[in-house]
Amino acid sequence: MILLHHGKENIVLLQVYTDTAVHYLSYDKRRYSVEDIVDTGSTLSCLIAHLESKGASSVSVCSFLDKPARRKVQFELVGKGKFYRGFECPDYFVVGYGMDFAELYRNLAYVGVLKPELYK
Ligand SMILES: O=P(O)(O)OC[C@H]1O[C@H](OP(=O)(O)OP(=O)(O)O)[C@H](O)[C@@H]1O
Repeated sequence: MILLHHGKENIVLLQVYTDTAVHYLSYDKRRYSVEDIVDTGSTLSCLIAHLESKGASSVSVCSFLDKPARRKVQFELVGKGKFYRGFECPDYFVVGYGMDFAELYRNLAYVGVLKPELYK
């Protein structure tokens, strides 16, 4: 669970759920998905459908990176949900900051670009 300060004095309690290895925050019936990267969009599309089926009145997404060049599935947010993205990522294989290649490089404290010869 995390505490989020809201306004000057009010504190809103948000619960952190882990559901099929995807993390999201919940407040009332609003859901906030927290992602490291949106790539093809299929993970997010499934998660949004799942949260909507569970009765979410809105689903917002916060992603550190967004790689629109690789999008295959166009996802639709629920209700008044919003899409917050940190940075648009070019079509490179990026690692670090929690993002991995075969479970490697996840712990890098920076975002690195993998040499194509490592995965091609
Ligand atoms: O838009 P998509 O093409 O669905 O890709 C995005 C997903 O891929 C990554 O997870 P991954 O499946 O690599 O697992 P991980 O969280 O264990 O790294 C990332 O964390 C997103 O959840």
